[in-house]
Amino acid sequence: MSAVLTLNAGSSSLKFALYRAASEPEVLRSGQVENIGPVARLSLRGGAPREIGPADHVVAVRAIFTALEGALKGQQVEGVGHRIVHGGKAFGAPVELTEEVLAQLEALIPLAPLHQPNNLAAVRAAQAAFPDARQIGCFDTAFHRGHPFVNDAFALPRRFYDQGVRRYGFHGLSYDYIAGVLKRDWPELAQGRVVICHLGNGASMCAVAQGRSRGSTMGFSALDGLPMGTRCGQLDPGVLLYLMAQGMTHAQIEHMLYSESGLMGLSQISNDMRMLLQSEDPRAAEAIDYYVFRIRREMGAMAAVLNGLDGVVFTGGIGENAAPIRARVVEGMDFLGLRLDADANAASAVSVGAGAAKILVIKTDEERVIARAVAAALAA
Ligand SMILES: Nc1ncnc2c1ncn2[C@@H]1O[C@H](COP(=O)(O)OP(=O)(O)O)[C@@H](O)[C@H]1O
Ligand SMILES: CC(=O)OP(=O)(O)O
Ligand SMILES: [Mg+2]
Repeated sequence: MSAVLTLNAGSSSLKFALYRAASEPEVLRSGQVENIGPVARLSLRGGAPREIGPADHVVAVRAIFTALEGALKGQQVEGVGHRIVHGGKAFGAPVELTEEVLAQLEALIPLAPLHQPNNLAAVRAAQAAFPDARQIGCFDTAFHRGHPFVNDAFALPRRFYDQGVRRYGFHGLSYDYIAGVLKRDWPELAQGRVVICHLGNGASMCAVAQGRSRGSTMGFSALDGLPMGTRCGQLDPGVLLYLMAQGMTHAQIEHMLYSESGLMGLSQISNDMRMLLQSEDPRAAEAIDYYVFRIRREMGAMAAVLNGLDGVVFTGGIGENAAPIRARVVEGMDFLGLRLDADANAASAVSVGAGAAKILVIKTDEERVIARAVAAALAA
C-alpha cells in the first residue's frame, strides 16, 4: 500500500500523521510529541500521553518512527511531507527538498530560530529513515504570497525590501485548511470577507477575501502581531534599541523575545492559557486582558483591510477550546456585525454567532494540507 507521512514540527511540539495515499488522503495513524524539552510526552490519537523523557526534535522524530512501526507494516512510504515555517522570497508552493533547496532553507534559520531548525532536523531524520521516499516541503509563508506591496513592505530604505526584509506572514497551512473548509461547508462566506484567528501556542490573524490572504498580523519573523505563549508580538523597535544600549546581547534579546515574553512574560506563571484561566493571580488576569485587547485591536485593523466583515473563524488550541476568550474577543463588536450566541459558544459548536457576521469555530488540520500536497506531487 502506498502511504504518506507528514511531520509538523512546531516550536515545542511535533505533530505527525500517516495516510493512505490518495487525492484526499485517509488517516491511518496520527499523534504528537508535545512539551519537547526535559519531559516530552508522546501520544497517539485515541491513546493516553506517555512520557518519553528528555527529547529534542530529533529524539522526538525517532520516538514517532518507533511508535509507528506497527502501523507501517505492509505500507510503502512513498512521500514524507514537512511543514517548513519559512519559505522566504523563493518558495511560494510545495517543493521537493533537494540538497540545493535545503541549503536555501537553512539560510532562513535566523528568520525563524524557534521553528526552521526543527523543521529541517525532521527532514534529515526522515531522509535517513525513508531513503526511498520523496521529501516534500510545505510552507507556512506560501498562503500569504500575493499580498499587495503596502502589506508586504516595511518603510525602510528600499534595498531591504529587495533583500527580502518583508512581512511574510505565517500559519499559512492552517489558513489554507480553514479556507478549504469554508469553500466546502460555507461557500457563500468563502466568497466573502473573513478574519481567521489562529490562536495556538503561536498565534496570528489573517484577513481573507475570496479565499485569498490580504493581510496577516505576523510579519518578517514569527514574533510580530499578537502576543503568544512565550513570544512578545508587536513591539516598538525603539524598545530593541533601548535594550541594545543597555548592553543586552543579540542572543539575550532573541531568547527574551521568543521564549520569555508573551503570556509567560506578562503572567510569570505559564504560557498555557488553561493555567492562566484557572489562576487567581492578578498577573494571570492581566496577561489575558492584554491578549484579548491585542486580538480586538487587530480585528479592527483586519476589518479595515477587508472593507468590512462577513465572518470570523477561531482555530488553534485556544481558538478551538477557550470559550471565554472567544466571548471576550467579540464582546461589544456589534458594529462589525459580531454578536455571540452564548450557549453555542459555551458548547464550542461550529457556528457560535447570532449577528449579521458569522462566528465559526473550526478545528485546524495542517497535516492534511501537507498530505494533499504530497499526494499531488506523487501523482504528478
Ligand atoms: N481547553 C483549553 N482552554 C484554553 N486553552 C487551551 C485549551 N486547550 C488548549 N489550549 C491552549 O492551546 C495551546 C496549544 O495550541 P496548539 O494549536 O495545539 O499549539 P501549537 O502552536 O503548538 O500547534 C496551549 O498552549 C493551550 O494554551
Ligand atoms: C509560525 C508559528 O508561530 O508556529 P507555531 O504556532 O507552530 O509556533
Ligand atoms: Mg501550531
